[in-house]
Amino acid sequence: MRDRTLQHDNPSHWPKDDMTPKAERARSGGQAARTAVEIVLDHAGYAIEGKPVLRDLSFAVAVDRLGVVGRNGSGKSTLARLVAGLIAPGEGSCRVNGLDLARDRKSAPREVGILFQNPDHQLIFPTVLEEMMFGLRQRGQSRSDAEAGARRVLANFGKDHWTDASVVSLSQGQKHLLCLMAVVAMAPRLLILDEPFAGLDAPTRTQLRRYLDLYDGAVLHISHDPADFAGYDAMFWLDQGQIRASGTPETVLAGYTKEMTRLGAEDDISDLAG
Ligand SMILES: Nc1ncnc2c1ncn2[C@@H]1O[C@H](COP(=O)(O)OP(=O)(O)OP(=O)(O)O)[C@@H](O)[C@H]1O
Repeated sequence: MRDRTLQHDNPSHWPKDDMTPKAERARSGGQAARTAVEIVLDHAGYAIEGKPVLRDLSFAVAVDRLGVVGRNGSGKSTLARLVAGLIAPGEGSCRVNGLDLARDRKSAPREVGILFQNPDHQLIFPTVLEEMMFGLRQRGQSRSDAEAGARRVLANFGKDHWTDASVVSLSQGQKHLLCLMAVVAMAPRLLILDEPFAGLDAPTRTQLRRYLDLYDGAVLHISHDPADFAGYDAMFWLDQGQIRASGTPETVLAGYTKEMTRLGAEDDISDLAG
């Protein structure tokens, strides 16, 4: 495709100085524009136990809201981990803002934060404040700076009254919001969401989406729910470790939904991996 903000055929042709997001939209509650992040994969591949999970992926994007859909097992989480630098490609390369984060682990926390599906895998401290301070302390902030930073984010989210709350007393939706706030406190340029809202009820999802919308860094969002991509700049549909379609949410989701409906009439859930 020829959209200057999203190309998946030849990253080397993508103009390096084109960092302008397609839509510099006003944010809810403010007029500041979000900042786009550049993600470039060049013939990237990744295999697990000899089985290719991502295959020859090439794309270059510079958008502030990027969605990814795909069936179970299509490689979405692996792609998220690759972009976050948690794994290195077996072949090719993956760069975020020009950095190879799998090698440059020092820069990684500034560039990328990642939210997983299960908050219980992410939350390790007894109180909200301690949880919020942890990442900032890890980044070398003094105790008082980390506490001030954590309190600032809690206040921005209107959650000052959560400061001393015990984490185990929070509902599942509240735990998701705490994880989101803890990552936002780190202010990564790119926030990667790996289906973090799956399993939550509709009102909770809508509320979390609203908080997410306030984030002025870039977001790469993996989800099975088309509603999560409202207002997004661009999307990928991942299929068996390759990009099957890319473009605006409207075009990608139309093809994806049609194909998912067709597959729903079949019975490939019976098939075991070879
Ligand atoms: N630790 C592992 N060991 C073996 N195979 C794995 C492992 N992790 C992932 N895979 C395989 O890699 C493929 C892609 O997995 P991945 O989790 O990236 O897909 P996904 O699109 O995120 O799936 P889902 O929507 O179910 O979360 C799947 O076939 C999966 O079985």
